[in-house]
Amino acid sequence: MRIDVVTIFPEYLAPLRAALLGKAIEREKISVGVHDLRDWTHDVHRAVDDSPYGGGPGMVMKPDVWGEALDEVCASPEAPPRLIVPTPAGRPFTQRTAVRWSAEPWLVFACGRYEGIDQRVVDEAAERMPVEEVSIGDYVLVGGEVAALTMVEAVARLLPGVLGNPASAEQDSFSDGLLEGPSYTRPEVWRDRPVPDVLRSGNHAAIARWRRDQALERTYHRRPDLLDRLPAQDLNAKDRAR
Ligand SMILES: Nc1cc(-c2ccc3ccn(Cc4ccc(CN5CCCCC5)cc4)c3c2)n[nH]1
Repeated sequence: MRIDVVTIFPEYLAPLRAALLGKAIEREKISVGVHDLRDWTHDVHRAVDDSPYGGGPGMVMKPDVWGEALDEVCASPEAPPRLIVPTPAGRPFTQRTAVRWSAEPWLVFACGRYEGIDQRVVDEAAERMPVEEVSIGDYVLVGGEVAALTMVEAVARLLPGVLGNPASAEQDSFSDGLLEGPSYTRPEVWRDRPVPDVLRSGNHAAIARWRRDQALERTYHRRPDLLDRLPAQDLNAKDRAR
């Protein structure tokens, strides 16, 4: 997979080169390009923003600079990339989105700052490539870079050879529609707190049942909305009786 990121703060994307992701890049499982939007300015001030038409707080990012940047970064004789634009006003980014994007050969992230990017950039790009405006949560960040880092990590960990043990990606929370329950490791007793007996019983059926119960209970208390979404048959008779 090829990933490009356009930003006025390239240094914000440095974490992509670290740890697991850094290894995957070294092993050429993923290629990552980070581009400074200001490289496509032509004025002495390297301006990337201007006042909003119609008034309102803050500044908006200029369409001409973004247009030239995306023309170059997204240029390809073959299929164009999928352009991803983080924004508070986007469709929610979920694990389903990550799974869908993990099948893409090429993603380009357009990271805005200020109050966002002139809408014509998205509208014009959509004429020649798939474009998605996405939100990573109902809170307002200062720019798109942290959102891009978040989404790149969620997608990259699903790619073969990137994650240490691929199995855990299948057992992700949300993959069965529930939050995952608690996890434990040695020591057996820590500050007078023992590991739940069932986990040391060797009874795999009982362990699986206990883990499902813990997941249901945690989901019920923390994310009841996820329970509404679960297909009824997934909540077996005992669960439904809870
Ligand atoms: N999930 C998520 C993604 C982002 C995100 C992504 C990309 C950019 C580019 C700039 N910003 C900052 C910004 C954008 C918009 C406003 C205006 N808006 C007015 C109404 C109320 C909400 C805010 C203020 C600041 C960004 C923020 N935040 N959260």
